[in-house]
Amino acid sequence: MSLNLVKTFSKIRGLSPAFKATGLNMRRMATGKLQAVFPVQDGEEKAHFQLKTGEQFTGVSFGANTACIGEAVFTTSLVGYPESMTDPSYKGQILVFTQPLVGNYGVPKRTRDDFGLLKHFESEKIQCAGVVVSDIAKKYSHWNAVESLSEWCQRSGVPGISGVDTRAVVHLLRGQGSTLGAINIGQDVMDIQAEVQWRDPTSMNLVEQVSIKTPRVYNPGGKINVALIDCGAKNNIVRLLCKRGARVTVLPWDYDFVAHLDKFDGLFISNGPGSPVHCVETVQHLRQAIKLYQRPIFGICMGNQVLGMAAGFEVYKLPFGNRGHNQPVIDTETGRCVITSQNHGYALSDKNVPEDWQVSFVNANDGSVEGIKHKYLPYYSVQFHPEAMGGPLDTEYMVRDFVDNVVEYRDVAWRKREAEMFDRDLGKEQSQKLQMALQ
Ligand SMILES: NC(=O)CC[C@H](N)C(=O)O
Repeated sequence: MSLNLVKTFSKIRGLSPAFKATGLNMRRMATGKLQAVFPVQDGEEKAHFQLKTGEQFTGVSFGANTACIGEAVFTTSLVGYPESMTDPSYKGQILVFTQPLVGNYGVPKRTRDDFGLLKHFESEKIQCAGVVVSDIAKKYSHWNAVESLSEWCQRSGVPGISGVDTRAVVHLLRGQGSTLGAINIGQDVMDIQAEVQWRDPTSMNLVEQVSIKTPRVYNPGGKINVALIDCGAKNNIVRLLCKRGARVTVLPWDYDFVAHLDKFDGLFISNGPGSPVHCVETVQHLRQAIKLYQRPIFGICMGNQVLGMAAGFEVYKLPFGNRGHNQPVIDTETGRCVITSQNHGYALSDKNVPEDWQVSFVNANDGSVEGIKHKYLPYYSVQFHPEAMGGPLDTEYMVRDFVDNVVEYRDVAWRKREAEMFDRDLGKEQSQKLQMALQ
């Protein structure tokens, strides 16, 4: 732990001025750990947010009357709670919003686009285990809103707590690293070590839980065939590929696409929840595809991690991850900085970069690897989200470039296949003469 982090952490333990300034009622528990209590009004239900490391925040319940356990993570994004909460990458996590007021534009209608995808949500339902905010908007205002954040959480069976000093939570998570958290409703102060049955969701294969069960085709009339390996794909990935003219076949995370590589002009590997080490089958299939395919492969976030592992990169867990809409990333070739949307807790290591591969993007804040690419073949991936909804559009060009790349390689592959057919039917010499004449 750096000296600064140690200092920050000890300030928290001693009730930092920032913490005191919140006006929250502070209590030190028998364990010596901090407890922050938000005054609960008549008609409101008390809720507790606890970290496995012992800190406890008491606030007001605004979601479902149910408990949850998950990895406590924070996002610094200012907008986009409907998109973030339905992003399958948040499965098994308790999402702490650092934006102080959340819910003020309500929750949108479940309208679908021309491809049958929900327009304003990244999947069919709320994926995060629970939500922690400082202040929940009691009233909302937006032309397209149909319910409040609170109603949405209640209806979806997802607990939420407001009145938490999220600045203090961030200090704790940054200081001591990511940790498990729990939300409990109604009960009085608990001895969490004794009462909460800590179960770490990252020890499970969460990708398996969110991935599609059988293949599904979007935009069947599309001009190129793209296979999307679904580790927990966000709707906007499918949408952007379809909009660019691709016929998208969404495949389960463990689908043996190697046996069907010829059917697809390009492969896309999606984002997804939890640790990439559980995606053994995806990595195995990609390892074979890298050897055989020679057509474009593009991965995003979890897709970057599994493609990297297949190529031989090492993967590790970041101290507290990068989640937000303003992460600066440097393109190592051009030196250009782009602002990106991110949501990840793991990263590829820049130690032992495999031969034939290079690091293509680096995070300007923490120096972590943000992208890799093959030196000669059209295989590449990024740790951030070029398809971000509710985030910056700086890197959306990458989806367009991927589709252009797929078209280019498909045409080359066709020419090669035609030449092979000529060779077979006419004999090599005749075929060469004919091809010269055709040029
Ligand atoms: N958004 C993602 O795909 C996240 C990937 C992985 N679950 C991580 O946290 O690093």
